Amino acid sequence: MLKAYSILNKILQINNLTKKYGPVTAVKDLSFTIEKGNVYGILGPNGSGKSTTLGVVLNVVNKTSGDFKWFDGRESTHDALKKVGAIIERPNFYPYMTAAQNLDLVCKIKNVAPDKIDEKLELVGLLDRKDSKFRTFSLGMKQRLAIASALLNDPEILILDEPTNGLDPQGIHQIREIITKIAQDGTTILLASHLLDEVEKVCTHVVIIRKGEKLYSGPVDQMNASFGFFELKAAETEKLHRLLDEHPSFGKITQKGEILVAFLNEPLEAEALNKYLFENGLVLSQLVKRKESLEEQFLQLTNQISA
Ligand SMILES: Nc1ncnc2c1ncn2[C@@H]1O[C@H](COP(=O)(O)OP(=O)(O)OP(=O)(O)O)[C@@H](O)[C@H]1O
Repeated sequence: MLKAYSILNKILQINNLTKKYGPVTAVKDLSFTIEKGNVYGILGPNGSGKSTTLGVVLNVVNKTSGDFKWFDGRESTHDALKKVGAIIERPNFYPYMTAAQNLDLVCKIKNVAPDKIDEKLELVGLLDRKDSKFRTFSLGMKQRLAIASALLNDPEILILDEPTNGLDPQGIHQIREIITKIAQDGTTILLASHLLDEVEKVCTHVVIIRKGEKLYSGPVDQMNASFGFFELKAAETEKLHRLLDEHPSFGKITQKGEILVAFLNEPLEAEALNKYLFENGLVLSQLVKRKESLEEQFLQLTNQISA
């Protein structure tokens, strides 16, 4: 029973996917799974292989090796993709047709009933502009219309490549709110972004890639699972170093001038550390407890495999 449930929950599985463009390896041995109901972010700097990964699973880019399976392989990729809504390019509609006319045309092309047009326009905040011509829309409105269009057939999953690229702060905010609303309605979402802040605000899960390789995948809130570090100074630096080495809560210890930076493996309060050092005959002249911001952790992660 449990197994059947977990199979039904698998929307996409990517296994050891590699894509090479001649000498360039855009995606390298990438594996991750997308489960129903979550919002996934593929996060990585420009050129890290995000668009290529989306292109492969949407059958517009040929993979070099590895494989991917939609809906646990219950149907062909061609059929499975009918249940996927995707926007991977700049939205393009007929400029002299209205929003509603453009969506009506999409319904005809996709062979879906046009009865959801108003509902989807409402969802993206464009119902009152349904009779305006596409050419009069701002970039943000065009992007919102593209989202409405991708949702016309109520897909199981919505895929977006850099959904807020080029938008002003208000446009960015609107798109993020819409994505959150769509997710709350139960649609699974996969988006590619180079913005940590975007992934943090919108996603429940993240796959961080750099140069096509996965560096981290898991819940966004666990990305921030670092226990922090202490910056410490004492007259007897060597003794301080030794006592920290002997304490079970510390991992890496580095020295910055006269200050020792000691990274925690587990939670430890400043008071407890101060007491431990004092009881061992060491008096601190400086004690600061800090935690890397998510941004610092992300930068550390993406710099980790340089060159
Ligand atoms: N059609 C192509 N031909 C040759 N190389 C390509 C092609 N498409 C992508 N690449 C290369 O593959 C690598 C990954 O590119 P990709 O566009 O997938 O990254 P990305 O993370 O989506 O970046 P961006 O956000 O800048 O689009 C880059 O080095 C890029 O130059």
